[in-house]
Amino acid sequence: MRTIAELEAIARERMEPAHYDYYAGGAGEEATLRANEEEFRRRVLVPRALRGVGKRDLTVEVSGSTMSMPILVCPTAFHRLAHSDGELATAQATAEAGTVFVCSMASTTAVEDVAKVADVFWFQLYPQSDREFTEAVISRAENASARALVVTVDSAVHGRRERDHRHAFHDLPPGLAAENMRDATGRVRDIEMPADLTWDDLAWLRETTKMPVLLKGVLHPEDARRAVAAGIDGLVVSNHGGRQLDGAISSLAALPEIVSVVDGQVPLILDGGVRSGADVVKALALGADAVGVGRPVLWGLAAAGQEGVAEVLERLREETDTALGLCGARTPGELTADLVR
Ligand SMILES: Cc1cc2nc3c(=O)[nH]c(=O)nc-3n(C[C@H](O)[C@H](O)[C@H](O)COP(=O)(O)O)c2cc1C
Ligand SMILES: CCCCC(=O)C(=O)O
Repeated sequence: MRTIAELEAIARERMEPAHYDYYAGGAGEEATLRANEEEFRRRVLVPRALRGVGKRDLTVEVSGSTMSMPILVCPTAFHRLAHSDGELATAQATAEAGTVFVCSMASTTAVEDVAKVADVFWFQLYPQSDREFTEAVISRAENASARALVVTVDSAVHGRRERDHRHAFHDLPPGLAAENMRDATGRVRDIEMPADLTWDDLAWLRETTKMPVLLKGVLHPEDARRAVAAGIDGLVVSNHGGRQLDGAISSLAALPEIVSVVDGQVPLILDGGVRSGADVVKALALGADAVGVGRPVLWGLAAAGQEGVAEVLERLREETDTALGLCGARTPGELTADLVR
């Protein structure tokens, strides 16, 4: 089984440089991109011994979806830039791993097609200024049996990504499109970054769907408090993989304060910089219910299609199982904050 770093090296060889850089890169000087991984290195585990960990059970349930391990696949755009099988390969490998695939609004495969191969999947939304269109997209996801709606709130404007400017990467190659952005006439709309969105719009969003609604991209504890008060069903503590506000706090550093204000009222997912089972265990010990992985899955996809995604997810599962056992825990729920310094 190859390491994530090995798969990334293969992906880099195989991909167009502009596409590799779109995946790998972040905003500005990429300080936040680096900080996400660095914060995991800065924190260390202080394991417990003699706990009789037996056979571990990694299963968790988050927002009504059962996952065979506390790791889900983050929404990431344009999988057909990585591999011709695109989101179908990612969704199928994720379903076979028994966990949740979050389908991006900017997916190059229609949500209805993802639904054919994904058992349990969620849908990520950038609310558009045209409410009717936004409602139509939500209905498509709901009718395709998405189990939750993940509303991304860290993207009022587009982060400035120097690598994309350098390559003048602004458009998908011919033949690829954001398939969830087709309107009734079949025309593909551009995705707007929702600059005018406010808390008032959330009440409306909440009413447009029966799916649980999670907010993705929350970093400030006051926003977490407000989201819970607004009846939001879950939060993703995330800085969008360092692609939006460069200089933002790393997601792991942001987690403890959010855990403290949320106080178990809604589930918390953390994404950004998770690259190993020890990272998963650190995030869970500090209070996340599950983590999301973005780029590692894209490297697996680009390197080896569905098989590559499966390899990444199985490696993370094995490593998480090992780290959990070595910390003296049998289940994710047994991990506590005192294990991390
Ligand atoms: C290439 C790429 C595309 C992304 N596209 C989306 C997207 O369409 N919607 C979204 O909410 N987040 C998007 N993200 C952010 C991820 O959901 C996630 O927050 C981030 O990748 C986690 O960090 P990691 O890559 O270090 O695991 C994207 C990230 C990458 C790397
Ligand atoms: C317009 C698609 C946005 C995809 C995205 O969120 C990202 O590249 O980080």
